[in-house]
Amino acid sequence: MAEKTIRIGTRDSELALWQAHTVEKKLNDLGYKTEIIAVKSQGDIILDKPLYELGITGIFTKTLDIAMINGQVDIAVHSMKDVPTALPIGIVQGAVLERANTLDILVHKGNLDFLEEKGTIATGSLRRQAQWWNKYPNHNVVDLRGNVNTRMQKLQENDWNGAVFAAAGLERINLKPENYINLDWMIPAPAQGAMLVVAMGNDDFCRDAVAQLNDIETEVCTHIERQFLKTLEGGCTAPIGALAKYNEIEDTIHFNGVLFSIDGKQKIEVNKIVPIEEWKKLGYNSAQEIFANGGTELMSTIKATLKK
Ligand SMILES: NCc1[nH]cc(CCC(=O)O)c1CC(=O)O
Repeated sequence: MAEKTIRIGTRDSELALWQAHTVEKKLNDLGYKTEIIAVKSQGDIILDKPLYELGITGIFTKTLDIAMINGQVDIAVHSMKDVPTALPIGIVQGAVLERANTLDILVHKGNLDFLEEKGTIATGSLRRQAQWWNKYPNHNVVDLRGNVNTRMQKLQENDWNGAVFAAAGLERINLKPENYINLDWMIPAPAQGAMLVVAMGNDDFCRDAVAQLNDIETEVCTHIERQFLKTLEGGCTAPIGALAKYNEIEDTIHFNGVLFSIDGKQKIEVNKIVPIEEWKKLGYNSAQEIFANGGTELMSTIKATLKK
């Protein structure tokens, strides 16, 4: 059926490789030949145009964007929540895979008494930090970066009560321990738990191939969440959470979106149920509601704080 080998670009973390292999297997099952190309760092990649002209942003996705534009890989697999809402020129959304667990979890050490007292938890995410402080105002939050393996390792080595992870990431690589709790009150990052396959807009062969992996329900829900993010953000990284869920019985979308101040004290939230026909503008309209309820001011405070 397919002569051409589809070169699948991925980062080289365990989670990224797991995700790339999942896409590879689905393509193989459809009869396509594939090859995985894992990229480590940006390297000495020569492009004849400056990055900003191509609209390339996003620390996690930049290297793969360049590899694809340079023709070294045909498609790339990403955790969708790491992908900037505006894709670089020439690159298109090829498929959104069926979503896994959307929740954040707290992996803890020892018992949970610290929740009622004064604990120290670790996260590198502004969104998680703000929501933690909103719920536990007198807790310490310390910075924690790196891929999930590194973060889990650092949690074991340090004297913290726990650290926040996306359940999906730990479940995919079998790293979810027994001592965790679901943070069902925490609103996840837009597109958390979803995988995105991107391709070149002019590559019909690969676009046709990956289109068969698309899950329409996940595509619609993540579109809503990312439209909400894009409308609010305008190029800065604010504590924003969003989750859209489709209700099959009612044929409705339940959308929950939130913007926090950095310190977590201020919270502006949208929570609504709309008929499915209204999905296309739901993210945008919800962001406008946030703006109207103090979000415009809060966003400019956040931008000013993050610039310092
Ligand atoms: N920011 C890193 C990142 N990007 C995607 C995942 C996990 C998979 C997902 O959320 O889809 C993670 C790890 C985490 O947030 O703990």
